[in-house]
Parts: sequence; C-alpha cells; structure tokens
Amino acid sequence: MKIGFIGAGNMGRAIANGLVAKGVCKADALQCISASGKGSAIMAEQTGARIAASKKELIEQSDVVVLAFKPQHLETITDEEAKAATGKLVVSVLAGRTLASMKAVFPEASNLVRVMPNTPSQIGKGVSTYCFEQTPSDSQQAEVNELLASLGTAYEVAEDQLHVATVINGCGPAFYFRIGQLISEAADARGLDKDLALKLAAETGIGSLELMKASKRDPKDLIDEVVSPNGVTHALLTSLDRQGFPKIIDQSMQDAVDRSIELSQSK
Ligand SMILES: NC(=O)C1=CN([C@@H]2O[C@H](COP(=O)(O)OP(=O)(O)OC[C@H]3O[C@@H](n4cnc5c(N)ncnc54)[C@H](O)[C@@H]3O)[C@@H](O)[C@H]2O)C=CC1
Ligand SMILES: O=C(O)[C@@H]1CCC=N1
Repeated sequence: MKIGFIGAGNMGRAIANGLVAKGVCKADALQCISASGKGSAIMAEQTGARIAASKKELIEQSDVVVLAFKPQHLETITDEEAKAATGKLVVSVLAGRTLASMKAVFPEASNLVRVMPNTPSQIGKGVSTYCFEQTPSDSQQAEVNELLASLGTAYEVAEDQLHVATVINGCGPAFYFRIGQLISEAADARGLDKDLALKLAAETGIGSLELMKASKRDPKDLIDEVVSPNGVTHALLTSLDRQGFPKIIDQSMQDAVDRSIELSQSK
C-alpha cells in the first residue's frame, strides 16, 4: 500500500511512524509533503519517507492519501490536485471537517474516511475513531483496518458522534498530560521531587485506567474500593466536588464539542 501524507506535523508523523514500526508500509512506499518543508524533512528522517515535489505528484503516486494539515486548509487543495485523487482512498484526520466537506473537495475519490486519531499512536498505544463516506468495499475496509491497527485500537462511529468522540480520544491525551503536569507541580510545591511525582502520576494513571478497562466495572465501584470513610481519598474527592470538578468536566467538554462543530461549519 503506497501512502502519501499531505501535512507532516505532530499527527502526520505519529501515524507515519506507527505504519513503519508495524511494517504496514515500507519506507519506500511512503511519501510526504508539508507547507514549509520542515515537517516533511523530519518525517523523511524518522521514517525514510520520500519528500514529494508537489501535492499533485504525491497524490498521483499514492494508493491512499492522508490529509494531516490544519482543518482550515482543506479548501487549499486545487481542482487539479483533487482530480489526481480520482479512484483513490482519501483519509482525513482534520478535526471537525465533515465527510461532506471532504466530498466537495475530492468528488472523484473512491471513498473518503474521516479519522480522529491521537498522539499515543507514536508508541502504538493510540485509539482512533472513524467513519466512511460510503459503505467500504472489502479491500477499502481492509486497508483502513490495517492502517489504524498500526496506531493502536480503532472504533467506527456514526459521523454525528465524532464531535464528542474527538474530545475524548483526540483531545484526551492533552487532558491527561495536563493532569500529570498539575499533579507534579502541586507535589513539587509540597516538597516531593517533581520527576518522581510525574512517574507516580503516570504509573498510577496507567494502572488505574488499565484496571477500569480490564474489569469493565462501573467507575463508581472502583472509586468505592479506594475511599475509606472520612479518609484521605474522601477529603480529595469532596474537595474536588466542592470546587466544581464535575461541572468543570461537563462544561469543558461542551466548549470543545462546540469548537469542533464550529470547525465543521467553517471554510
Ligand atoms: N495533534 C493531535 O493530537 C491531533 C491532530 N489532529 C488533526 O491533525 C491535523 C494536523 O495537526 P498537527 O499534526 O497537530 O498539526 P501540525 O501543525 O503539527 O502539522 C501541520 C502540518 O501541515 C502542514 N501544512 C500546513 N498547511 C498546509 C497546506 N496548505 N498543505 C499541505 N500541508 C500543509 C504543515 O507544514 C505541517 O507539516 C489537524 O487537522 C488536526 O485537527 C487529529 C487528532 C489529534
Ligand atoms: O486540537 C485539535 O483541534 C486537534 C483535534 C484533537 C487533537 N488535536
């Protein structure tokens, strides 16, 4: 499978690295192009991908075209470039950009896939959500399965669910990193070494979330196992609730969903 990346920033490189690491794509089957040439130079160095001379050439020489630039730039694809995608599978990771807006730009593509991946794909621990524009052929489904499996796990969702899914799995890593950052800063301020605090936070996070996933138990039951009556966890959770933590989570998710909807309506 020959894959071409238009855009070679954080996400494009995370995917390309995953593909090469899992052997889905040999380096000589990968191409990339970026706006300034900086991202594509890094991707080329990391993966062995070839840097294409133009987007048109990249599209012509790829079986699958991955759009990995900023959502606002979808309409910078020219008619000539779009024509080169006739009969090809076009995969977009552009947050908020709908299948309809992709179809308007790439009317002759064989099929379109909208994917929301995340940065842990860099280490094969990503999770992606995705939807097809048309019911995929067996080979299209197989190609997308193979591509996404190289990044981690993947779940198909209806397109109208992608706004919420984006916040959970696309933005989610930043949420957990922010928690780690705040915990380590608070620990440091109270005399615990910052690096040790970050390790403790990361390993506790990994262990707790693995337990939640493996046990399939209601998070409330898992919380109850930790809380001792009037103990330390009780103090922590009561303080969080008193300060409006549930409302903060709910409102911040709404604000992010609203931004995703806004992006889907923008040109
Ligand atoms: N960073 C993340 O965690 C995630 C990002 N995404 C999506 O991935 C896309 C890329 O995001 P990042 O990699 O974080 O951004 P980035 O800023 O790191 O990379 C963007 C890349 O696109 C290139 N580019 C800019 N304008 C271009 C144009 N007109 N034609 C071709 N290439 C162009 C840039 O040179 C750069 O290589 C965005 O649409 C974002 O919504 C989706 C899921 C997660
Ligand atoms: O911040 C963004 O818009 C993208 C989508 C999910 C992660 N990064």
